[in-house]
Amino acid sequence: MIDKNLMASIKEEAQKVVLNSVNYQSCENIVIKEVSNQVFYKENVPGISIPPVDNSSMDGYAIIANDTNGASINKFNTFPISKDKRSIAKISELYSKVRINYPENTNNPKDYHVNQTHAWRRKLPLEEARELLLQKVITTPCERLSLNEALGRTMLEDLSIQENVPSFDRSKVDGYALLSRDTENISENVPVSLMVLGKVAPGRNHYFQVSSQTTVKVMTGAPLPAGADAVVKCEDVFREGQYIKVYHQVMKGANIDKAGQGITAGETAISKGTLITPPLLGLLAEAGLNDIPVYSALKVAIICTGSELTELGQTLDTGRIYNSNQYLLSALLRKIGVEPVPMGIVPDDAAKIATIMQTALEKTDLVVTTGGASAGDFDLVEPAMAMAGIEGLFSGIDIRPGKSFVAGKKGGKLILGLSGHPGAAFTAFELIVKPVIKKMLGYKDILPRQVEVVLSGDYKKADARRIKTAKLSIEEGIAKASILTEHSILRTLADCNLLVDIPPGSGMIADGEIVTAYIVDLFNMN
Ligand SMILES: Nc1nc2c(c(=O)[nH]1)N[C@H]1C(S)=C(S)[C@@H](COP(=O)(O)OP(=O)(O)OC[C@H]3O[C@@H](n4cnc5c(N)ncnc54)[C@H](O)[C@@H]3O)O[C@H]1N2
Ligand code: MOO
Repeated sequence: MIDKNLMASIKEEAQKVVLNSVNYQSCENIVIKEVSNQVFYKENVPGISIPPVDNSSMDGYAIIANDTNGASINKFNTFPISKDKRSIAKISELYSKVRINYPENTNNPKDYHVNQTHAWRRKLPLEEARELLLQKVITTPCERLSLNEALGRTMLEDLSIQENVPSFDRSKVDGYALLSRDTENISENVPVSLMVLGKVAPGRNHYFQVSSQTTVKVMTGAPLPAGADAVVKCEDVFREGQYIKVYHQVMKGANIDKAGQGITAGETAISKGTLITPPLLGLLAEAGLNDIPVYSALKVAIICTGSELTELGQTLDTGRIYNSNQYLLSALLRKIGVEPVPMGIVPDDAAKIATIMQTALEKTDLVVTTGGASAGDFDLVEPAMAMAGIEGLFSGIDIRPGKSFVAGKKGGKLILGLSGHPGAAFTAFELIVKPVIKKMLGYKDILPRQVEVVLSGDYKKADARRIKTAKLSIEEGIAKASILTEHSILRTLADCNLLVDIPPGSGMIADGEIVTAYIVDLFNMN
């Protein structure tokens, strides 16, 4: 029997929802066998007017909640369903676990789901799915790039440098080069007097030999004169004509950059798989290198599937939405040094999706799709892959959001089908797509950076593994994660710098308990 309280809460949620837009004429019968408390949500994007329909967060059937009064596993209520399943499934839906009695001749575009002709693996644990894909990755070919072009690439091999950097001992300050032992046992009252032999500016090659009781004036960056083993700052001495007085002991090596201090000749300066960052480019230039061997750049195709999608700049018709995933994913790719190749919007049509997948496979190194990865009648990424001759690897992973994830492979290239839901697409991108790309780019560290943090506030576990967007903050030296409330997923993502991994279960995780999380490195680490 369905729990009475559950039923009551479903009804309450249902009353908040506008279901009037559903057309109940010309109907077949469906039978409710089971209901769950899946509810509607509305997504509001600031500054954009939303068409006057509620979005469904599930593939299913829009119904009037009151009609389920008294329904139970053993006592079914029958429901009319419009012949236009598309409008019903896509406009709004309340209960996810409805069983349908399709008449024999129903033209169901998702028949392949019923027949289950393929043997794809379903619902893999996130880690297993990721590992499976990482095993299939082929790293891209290499190239030599000038330092100006190498930012964001990764080193193809260990780079050892044959010269010391710097190649000579040099002064770190403006001052006087001396012999440190001349300054032993001196004090404020008993200074040592040293004769100034001359001065050396940076880049000049004057030859001076410093011996006991003598000194040479040196500027910051100047080569250390022979014999000297320390430099005293000019403001710490008293100059009298050709002599200086030193009042405090100067330790051997003081204020000197030793030859090889940056890079010692023969040392591996940068190891294979290191990301080339601005400071490393500086270091390579300091060592006199013009170009370096790096992994090639990657092109990643983005195919956004969904007949409800509209390009920016076009008018939004009722029930349609702008293709925000395209912009979200392009930016996420650019952020990790990948060239996004937008393939545009493709309607929910398996043949069209298959054709564009084939083009994308020819033009790029990796193909990412969004939408159509779930269980709905118009979720056609799996059949499109089959039509395009793509070998199916698995479909579905054990995290929410992000469970709708379809993976395939053709000709050594991967096709990763993400959910259309921006939050789910983001989560899957961070936890799976990014590591795959990092492996293709030759990165040493490819997995999301895992941390243990203290949870701020209580959190009720759910029956599925949840990946929650959160904000990391340091309070009195303790790393704390506050789970962000999802009133609009893209608004939430804008504040997110952490994904918290909540295992499935029934109890609570209490405020102050330790949770596992992954760092999200957007531009908002503060
Ligand atoms: N009966 C069930 N229905 C659904 C389930 C379920 O378990 N049973 N899971 C829900 C979950 S969770 C998710 S996530 C979605 C995944 O659906 P798909 O991957 O097939 O994606 P779509 O249905 O095409 O789109 C989902 C959602 O996202 C919007 N969307 C799609 N593309 C874009 C885009 N390019 N930019 C912005 N927004 C986009 C789309 O309009 C939908 O609202 O399935 C649930 N259903
Ligand atoms: O939000 Mo859904 O698959 O991505 O759980």
